[in-house]
Amino acid sequence: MYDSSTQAYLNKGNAYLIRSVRNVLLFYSKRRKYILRVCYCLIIYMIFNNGSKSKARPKSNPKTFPESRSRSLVEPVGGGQISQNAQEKVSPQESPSAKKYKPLIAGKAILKKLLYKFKNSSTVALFSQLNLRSPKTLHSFYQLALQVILLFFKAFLTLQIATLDGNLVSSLISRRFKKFFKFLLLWLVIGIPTSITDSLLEKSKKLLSQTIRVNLTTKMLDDYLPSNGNATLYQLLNSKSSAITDPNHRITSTVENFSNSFSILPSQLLTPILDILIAANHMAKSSENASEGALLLGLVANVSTLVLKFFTPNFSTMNNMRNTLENKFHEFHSNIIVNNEEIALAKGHSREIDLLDTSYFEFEKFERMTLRRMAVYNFAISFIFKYTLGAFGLMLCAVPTFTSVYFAGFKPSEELVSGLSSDFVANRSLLLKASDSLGKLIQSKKNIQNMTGYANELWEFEKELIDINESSQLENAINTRKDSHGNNHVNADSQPLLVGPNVSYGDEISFHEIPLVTPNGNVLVENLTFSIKPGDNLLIIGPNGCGKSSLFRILGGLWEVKDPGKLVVPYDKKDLFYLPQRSYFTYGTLREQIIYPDSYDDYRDKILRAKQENPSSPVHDDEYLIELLREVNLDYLLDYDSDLEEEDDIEKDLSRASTSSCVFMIPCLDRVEKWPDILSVGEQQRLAMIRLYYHCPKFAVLDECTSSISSDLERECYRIAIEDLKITVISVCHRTTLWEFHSKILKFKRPEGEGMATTLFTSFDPELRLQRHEELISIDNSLKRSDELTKRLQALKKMKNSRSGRRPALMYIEEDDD
Ligand SMILES: Nc1ncnc2c1ncn2[C@@H]1O[C@H](COP(=O)(O)OP(=O)(O)OP(=O)(O)O)[C@@H](O)[C@H]1O
Repeated sequence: MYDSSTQAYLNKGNAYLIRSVRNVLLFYSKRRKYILRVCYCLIIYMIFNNGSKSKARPKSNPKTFPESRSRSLVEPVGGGQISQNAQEKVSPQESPSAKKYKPLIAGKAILKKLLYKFKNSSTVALFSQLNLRSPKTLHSFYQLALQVILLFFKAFLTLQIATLDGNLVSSLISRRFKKFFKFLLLWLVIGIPTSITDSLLEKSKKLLSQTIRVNLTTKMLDDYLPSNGNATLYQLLNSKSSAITDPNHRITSTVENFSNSFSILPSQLLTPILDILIAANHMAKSSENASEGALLLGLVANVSTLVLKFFTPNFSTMNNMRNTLENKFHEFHSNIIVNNEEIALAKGHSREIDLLDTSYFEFEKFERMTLRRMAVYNFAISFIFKYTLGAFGLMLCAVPTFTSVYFAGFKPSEELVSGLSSDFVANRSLLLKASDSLGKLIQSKKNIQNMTGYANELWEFEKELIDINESSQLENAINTRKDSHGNNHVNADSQPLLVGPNVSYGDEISFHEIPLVTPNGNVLVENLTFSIKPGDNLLIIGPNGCGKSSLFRILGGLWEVKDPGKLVVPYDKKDLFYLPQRSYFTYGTLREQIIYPDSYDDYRDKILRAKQENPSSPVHDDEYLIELLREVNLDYLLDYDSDLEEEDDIEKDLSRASTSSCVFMIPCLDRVEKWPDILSVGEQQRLAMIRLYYHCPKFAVLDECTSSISSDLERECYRIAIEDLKITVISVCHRTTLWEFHSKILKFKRPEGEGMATTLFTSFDPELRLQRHEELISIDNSLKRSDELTKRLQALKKMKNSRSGRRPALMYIEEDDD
């Protein structure tokens, strides 16, 4: 058929093929154990990888995906080079040795890429923020290590129990009762460490979750409300670029979910892997070719996971969607709780219930859809892994039994039967466990996706906090070096009021060409210039929305001082106090409301220090607070029903307090209430004024903070602050009765309609201004009256002309009657 040269070529080819196959078989038989193990691992990896639809993504703001954002914090460790290497293609001119090692280089690149991805994952970035040497973090590592050890021990015990199961059945079949009871006793004994391991595992999971949660929460709270007084939270919520609208949810629920997901991860991954490897290994030992059978089972399982993919929902998207809907529902509820009085007075219940119903309906609809999808998914998981693969596994276990019986000529000895049944039972229980574990392994992917989603959310939040705090600290470092004269100004006892490249310190408040710009970029005032020294009380007036309060936002460090502006402020943050129209009160004692933001310990330390420094001078203690309450007619808030029944007792107590060298706390200031709920707006404003008196700063910003106090008391409040306590005030107030306290004025003027406002800063003579003001009002009234009179005159003239036939006198009488 072929010519001789073709025949020779074919023979040579066949020989080469046969030699190759023989070499491969030889190699396989020599390294069978290792090859099989590698194949098992590959199959487990493939099965695990097939179990999901897509990768987890961050919930919001795709630009904040940690892979790009975490670079500044987590060192890439030559990341740029690594990714370059990973994508590098081997050039066609490469050397033969390079060609030989091509798969090795490619594998190395993939490994490096995976390592890089791992290093830059949000979970690692999140953990890198924790102090690794702190006892709390070390405790987490110990818990993790303990869990891994326990998991290995549990796997060992599982194997022992399966073998024992087989032995029990075999001794039963061969009717060896002594052996049976011995195995039964062993079974009971082995139950003790197994139960202890199970309970320890559960405990270590919970402890791990708890320690991670405590670590993360502490770190986030420290960044959220930093002790240096930076307005991080305000900047976070008001920044245009920030995607964080739900910090409360992230600090509470997301941290908890992340901790729970992370703590169960070792057992979710390790248990099924160990179960599968143990089953395969045991089968390989019990029968010659069972290992290849187990490999075949793995391949079948791999195909099954591909089928399962069809039924698998996208867990990360589902999770993100659930969070969004849940947040929306929470937000509506919080809003109603905060504004409950306004809603009740406006009878807005039906409108609110509409909003709540809609958001809850959306959430409920989504939950129902999730339940449907999960039901299908759970059915697929259970049927494919537990039953289909279970049946396949049983078949595999049965093969050695049938073949052995066949080779024994269908007359197996009792010993053979008991041995076969022992192996069958052990293999069967291990295989059933392994096929169940395969399902769990697939499901663990869901947990990993959820965990990655939570980690992304948390890292996005943490990164935002770090960015804000870092920029503030940077400015802090620049600014504490110089004051307005260029001298160093660092005071260990006090914290700076403000920091920034355009801020310097002095004994005044001075704005120099500062533009007022909202975080949205709207320019309210192009340049604002004014300066006040102690004693120059400044009155600020202007139409609504022109930027009066925005000026205070700059002064409070909430908005930055834009170029080319220069701001001079007192260095110490205690030198400026801000009182808004509605002050902040919390649940707590009356004393705590007055001394806020000082804590009880700060208050006590201040008194002790003052008494030590100058024992004869009066101190700002409870006695002083009660006196202040009396000054603004709020002493009825004192709790006379506490330990001291009568007012006389309080007097006695006060005298004791003044002579005592120790800090004496008067119980009537210990009244605990929900103060914002029980105080009227006017009462709140009076209490806030007491807060100002207690802190007694050099400068105070009073932003319509007395608008609800009666006129007489309002004047008294101002008098105490300015005349008695010598506080320099910058006030926004609309009542002319307060003008007398001011010596400077800053007037905001805005052209008709929208547009930027201009400002005028001058000295202020309240008497002259009031005189002019009254004159202006009277002229205005006269002008209005004159307009009315002119109109009336015209009307009368008109009537006179139309009724010209009548007698004049009568006409006017008729007109009056009309
Ligand atoms: N956080 C913010 N983000 C964006 N714009 C803001 C912010 N705060 C205030 N604004 C805007 O800045 C403008 C000035 O507000 P501001 O509170 O300074 O007015 P105001 O002069 O104090 O008014 P009023 O007399 O009514 O208190 C307003 O148009 C307001 O909408």
